[in-house]
Amino acid sequence: MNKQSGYLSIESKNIFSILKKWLYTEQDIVFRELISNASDAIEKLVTLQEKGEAVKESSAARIVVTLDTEANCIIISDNGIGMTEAEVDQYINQIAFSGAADFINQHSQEQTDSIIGHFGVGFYSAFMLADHVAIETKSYQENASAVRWDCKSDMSYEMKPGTRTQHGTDVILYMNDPNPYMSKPETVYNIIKKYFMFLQTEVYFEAPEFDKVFVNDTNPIWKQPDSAIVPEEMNNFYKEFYNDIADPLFWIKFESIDIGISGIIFFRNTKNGTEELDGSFKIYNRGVYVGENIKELVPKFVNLQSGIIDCKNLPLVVSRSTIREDEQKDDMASLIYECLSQEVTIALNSFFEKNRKQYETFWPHLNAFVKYGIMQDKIFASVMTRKVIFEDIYGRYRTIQEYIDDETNADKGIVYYASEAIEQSHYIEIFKRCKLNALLFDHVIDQPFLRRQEVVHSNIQFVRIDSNIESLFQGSLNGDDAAKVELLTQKIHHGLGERLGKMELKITNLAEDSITTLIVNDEKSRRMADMMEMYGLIKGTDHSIKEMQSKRTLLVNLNNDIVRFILKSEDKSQADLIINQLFDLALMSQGTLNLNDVESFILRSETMIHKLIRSC
Ligand SMILES: Nc1ncnc2c1ncn2[C@@H]1O[C@H](COP(=O)(O)OP(=O)(O)OP(=O)(O)O)[C@@H](O)[C@H]1O
Repeated sequence: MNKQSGYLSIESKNIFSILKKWLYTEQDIVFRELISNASDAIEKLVTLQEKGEAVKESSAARIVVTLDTEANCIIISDNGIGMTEAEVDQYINQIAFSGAADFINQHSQEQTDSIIGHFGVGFYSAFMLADHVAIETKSYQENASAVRWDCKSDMSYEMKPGTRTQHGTDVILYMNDPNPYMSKPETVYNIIKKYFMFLQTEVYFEAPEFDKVFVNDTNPIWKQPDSAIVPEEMNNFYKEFYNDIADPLFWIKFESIDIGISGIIFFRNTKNGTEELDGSFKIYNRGVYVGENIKELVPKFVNLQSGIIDCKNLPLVVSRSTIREDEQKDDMASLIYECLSQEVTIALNSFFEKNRKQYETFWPHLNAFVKYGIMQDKIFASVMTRKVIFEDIYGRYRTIQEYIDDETNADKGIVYYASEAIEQSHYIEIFKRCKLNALLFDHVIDQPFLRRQEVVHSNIQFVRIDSNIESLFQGSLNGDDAAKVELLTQKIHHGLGERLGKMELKITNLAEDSITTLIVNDEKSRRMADMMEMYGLIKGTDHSIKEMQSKRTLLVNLNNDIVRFILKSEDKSQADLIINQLFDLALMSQGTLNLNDVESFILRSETMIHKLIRSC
């Protein structure tokens, strides 16, 4: 070949200085672009070999990245398709250059931050690192001659016979200035590993302290058929890849040939408090890393888990500017998005249907995820809303429907729930005594979730275990109770005086005689008061304001021995003492005894103990 030289273009003389400016924002691009080109070159050769248009070889396809500190250069070498002289001229002098120039012209007005990392700048990204770039290449074609191409940052290039004896390409980046990469091989190794960990072609890294290191996993475990997977190996892969100390609960492998996507979703064990933290979804394009947690691709709720997505039809670089919300309906990103929703929906649904026991075992880890998913995602909600389970007060799991169908449930239209197992333990205890059931809605997500459930189950009322419950105990009065009620009302008003406040007094015969008194909230006004507390309008410890906001009833059981004793007692001060004590206990069991009343409660309790001692 004749030596050929020239200048690339005058119009785009800024190209190198602009590329160099980006060096400081996104250095990894060079490796991503050049190794991707090397990988493409290998794939092209394999395709030709498969078609019988190129000779098959026994030697493995490979990419080698060498850090030559002595010569102060980085070499990216492949044994792929290579280029003829004409191809170098066409693909590098014309196409690659014009691609980069177009890119610069189009985007030089934009903020560099918003564009860098969003588009591939191709071969010419090499000039982000080097002032002098060379190509040594030899085409796979029979009798092709090796070519060497050199280009300096003044845009002058030269083409002459090259030195390669085997087909393939070396791209050589000569650094002028001391480059931080040259003194830190570890950094380069980590970049290559990050971007090409799952590339199908073998990638090696060679540097002074490294020897030759095999960088990637060409047959990753998550791509293997189910029958070949050893669970322990998968667990180890997960823990290492995501830096988690716990094994995943389970995983879903998925593949859609139509979309050209495959991947895996790991359901996380949340015992380390990771429940509300996003997981990590790494996105690859044919094994080349594209990005992480890209919100246009991964539904928000799915992103609470971790996973890997490999899509062969995805642009190498995905960004907000390439995926616009309004285009989502039919673009690649929305297909991937829906595919992930569907995979998770199908997996959890069949888990519920086919392995309920295991589903229940995992539920503490899935609880927030499933509820959040239902609130976020229509596909998921349409299937999973009826598969949400709640622990009941007996420690069993129930769906809302199962709870309603339950024989022991007195009122079919009401779901009773406890929002704080400890604070409402007295009510839970009473429910148990009465052989009634309630569900535990004690997770932070349960309150917003409950509001959604009320919309879905419009025929069902959700009532907290300490609210509107008197009907559950089937309270009723007989004809001869009227006098007793009147007397007791007088005694209670006398005993409590202003303490009763706005609280309504209701005296009745409850079927369960062990109950003395109970404070029952009005569900609606209680919710309002809770909401005010949530928005900081009421302080959590200030019960008096909360009491004023919520309508409450003091329920007194005429059927109870202590209450009957009060009724009969001639000793007014004794009756007052017992009434106040019972009232305090009722407030306490609801967690609303004011701090100012604690002292009198203690004194009263001590007086009662003294009386007891004296009577012994
Ligand atoms: N290692 C290589 N082996 C063979 N051909 C190569 C190699 N590197 C680049 N080329 C050729 O040069 C062309 C231009 O490369 P460049 O990286 O600029 O763009 P691209 O790879 O086509 O697109 P993009 O980088 O935007 O994905 C390639 O299409 C390819 O034909």
